[in-house]
Amino acid sequence: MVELTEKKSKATQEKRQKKDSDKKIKKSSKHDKESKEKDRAKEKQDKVNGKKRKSGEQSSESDSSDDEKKTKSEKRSENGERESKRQKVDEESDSSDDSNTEETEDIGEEEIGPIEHIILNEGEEEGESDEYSVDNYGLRTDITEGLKNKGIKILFPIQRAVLAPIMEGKDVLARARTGTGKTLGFGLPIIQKLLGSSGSNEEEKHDNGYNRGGRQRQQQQWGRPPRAIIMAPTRELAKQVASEIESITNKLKVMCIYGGTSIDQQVQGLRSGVDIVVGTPGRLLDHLNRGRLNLKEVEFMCLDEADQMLDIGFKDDMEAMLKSLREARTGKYQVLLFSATVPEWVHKVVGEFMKNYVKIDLIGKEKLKTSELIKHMAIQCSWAAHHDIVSDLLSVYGMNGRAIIFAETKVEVNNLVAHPKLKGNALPLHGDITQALREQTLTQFRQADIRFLVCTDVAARGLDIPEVDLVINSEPPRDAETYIHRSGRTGRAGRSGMCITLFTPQKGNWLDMIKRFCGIECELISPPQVDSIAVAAGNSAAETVSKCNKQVVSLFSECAQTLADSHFGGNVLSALAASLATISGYSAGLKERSLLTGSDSLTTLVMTLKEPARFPKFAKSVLERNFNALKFEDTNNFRITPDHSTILFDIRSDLVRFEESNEGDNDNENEYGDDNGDVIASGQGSVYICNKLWRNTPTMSLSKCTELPELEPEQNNRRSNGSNPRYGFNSNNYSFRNGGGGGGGEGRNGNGYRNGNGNGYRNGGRGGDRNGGRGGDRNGYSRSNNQRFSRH
Ligand SMILES: Nc1ncnc2c1ncn2[C@@H]1O[C@H](COP(=O)(O)OP(=O)(O)OP(=O)(O)O)[C@@H](O)[C@H]1O
Repeated sequence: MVELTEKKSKATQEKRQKKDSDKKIKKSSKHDKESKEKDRAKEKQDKVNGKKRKSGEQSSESDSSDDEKKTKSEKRSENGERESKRQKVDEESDSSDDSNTEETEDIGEEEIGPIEHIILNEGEEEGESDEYSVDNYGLRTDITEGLKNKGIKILFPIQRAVLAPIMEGKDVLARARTGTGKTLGFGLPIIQKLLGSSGSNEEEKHDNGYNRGGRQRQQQQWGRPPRAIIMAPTRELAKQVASEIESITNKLKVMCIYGGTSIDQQVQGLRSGVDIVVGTPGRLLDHLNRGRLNLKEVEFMCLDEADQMLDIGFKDDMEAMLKSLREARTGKYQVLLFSATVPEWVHKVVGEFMKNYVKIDLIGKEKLKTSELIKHMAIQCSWAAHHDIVSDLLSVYGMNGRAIIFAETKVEVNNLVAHPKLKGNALPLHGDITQALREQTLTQFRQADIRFLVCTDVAARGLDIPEVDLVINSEPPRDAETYIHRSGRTGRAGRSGMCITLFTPQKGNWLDMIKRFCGIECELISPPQVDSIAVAAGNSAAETVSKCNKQVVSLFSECAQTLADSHFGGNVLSALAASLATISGYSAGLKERSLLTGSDSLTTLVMTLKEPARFPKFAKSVLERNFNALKFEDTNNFRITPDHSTILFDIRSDLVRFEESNEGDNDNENEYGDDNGDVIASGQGSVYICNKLWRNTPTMSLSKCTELPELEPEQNNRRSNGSNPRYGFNSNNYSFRNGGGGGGGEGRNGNGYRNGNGNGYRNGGRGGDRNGGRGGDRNGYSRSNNQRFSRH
């Protein structure tokens, strides 16, 4: 029976391997056919590569001494180059595909992939389960049991792709989308190789030599040095990786080492002997420098979030670690680099860490760089309104699940958490928070004791909380890679998710850059409107009410009847609705909100024209002609659709009212809206501005805007606005001008209202003030990583 199972397992394994190699062959033959020219170019390139590889090998041999020779200024200039490259990321994105290929060939490594990507919807999962079953890859049975206990029945594509090369002893650079199981991608082969032996328990019984008995004896040894080092950029991630590995096996001692916790305990742990050390670079180096971390037995050096680990903030630590490893370790070791983002500069620096590595890229030239399971949305709003909009988004979209809100600075995180509607439901996570509190916060969030986590980029990478179904960026992140990681906190392991990014008009180009680089479709939506907020708030209040102890209900019945009789004309339903509104905190009513900027107390109207208008401000002139009582500053933010047939604008909510009748419909083509026209029924309802009825004509109609149509980019509007400085919005009355408030210039300059004069971008530097000295102008974002990490 056992024999049969073994045979079957071997046969399946062989079948799999054959299939995998067939795929490779197919791919390469397809590749060959597709482009003879490319082959010729490749031949040429190979010749060059031959030379390059030679020189690469030479330089690699003298790596450490070369590094020592490098002056600080040289390193800085390298870093500077990298930064300026990032600034040009949108240019790069257009050409990244081609240059990627060049890069691959330049380095001269063996390349696998991109292989097909499998989206795990239920049907597929069942269908694939036999083929990709964890039993089919020669993993030890205790490992496959561990996986099954976790509910993992099949291996994900990245896990299948990296298993063989790592088992064969190769160095690997792997890229796969967020939430696709990279941790077990490197975790499984490490565990398998450290435990030794493969196949069934039966095989293990007979394998009492090196693989089993030898290893196991060694595994128990007191004071044994680690055989695998896994490094991650944050403490939270290090802990998560350690526990993911521990969840698969209890035969290896896994130790997590990071700052902010007692060093003595860690020293004790290292002394007693470990197999796998997972940690953050700073504390690991500390132990290394004090001689407490022995690298002489290390077989695996793995960098999770490799691009961040090789970036300026950590690179020196990585180099120091690798140098120590080279010095301490006489035998062979493998370097494994994993991330969802591997920018081009990474390919240039990995040569220092490993050579002849296998690159496994599950994204490859595919346009979409984020997880496929995320729906991306964006909301344009004023800076002044963005806190309210975040809280309303959480009410409308985040009520049933968990959400992570990313802010750029710690101050901004604290401000958001203090928002009245988030209080009690949200906790902050950033670098100024003590480690103990950080861990407590994450535990509470994982257990759903709190539903919203507001954080800096300290939580952007790696964090795996599958139930998160909404990510909100309170403003667009500084680079596309950060967007990929932030959005990747949702849509994980086959679940779908949503990522909503708020942006002020002057950061629209950042968002465009992100969209281009990540290859995402990003739907522009309007801020949640009063009716949807009310529905969401009502549902949430109803859920609270539904939990009321039924025994107390009768005690309140009389009171409820009295309430209905005395204030709602005996209508119990109205009384109940009023109670829900009160519980939700909306008893005083809900403020109207601009669909264009999210600013309170503004209503967005839409003017539809038969003949296209030249400029959006055409609507303003029409209004001025028809409503003498309307002041210049009462309307604002004129935007036009690409076909110029529709103009949207904001008007003070207290000056406009809507009635259900169609009194305002007028079929007199020659009138814009005086009181002489005949009434026609259009079903649009009537609009009153400054208490005067607007009359629709067959050529022009006005109504309340309920959904944003596609709009011409604001720059065009700005240009047309700018043609007449008079149109600059200059009012003290509303949130536009006062929007930036204590924060500084952004509210005033940022919304584009004064930008008619071209001030918006020129004053970008002032916008920076609100960020607590983040950098003042856009150059503040040409990050030095030291700055970047300290902001966490
Ligand atoms: N084969 C599998 N089947 C089902 N679930 C899996 C499988 N492999 C991993 N998972 C689960 O998928 C989730 C995401 O895995 P993981 O955190 O390793 O993703 P990742 O690719 O490292 O993401 P990120 O790039 O964000 O760090 C985890 O909850 C993990 O337990």
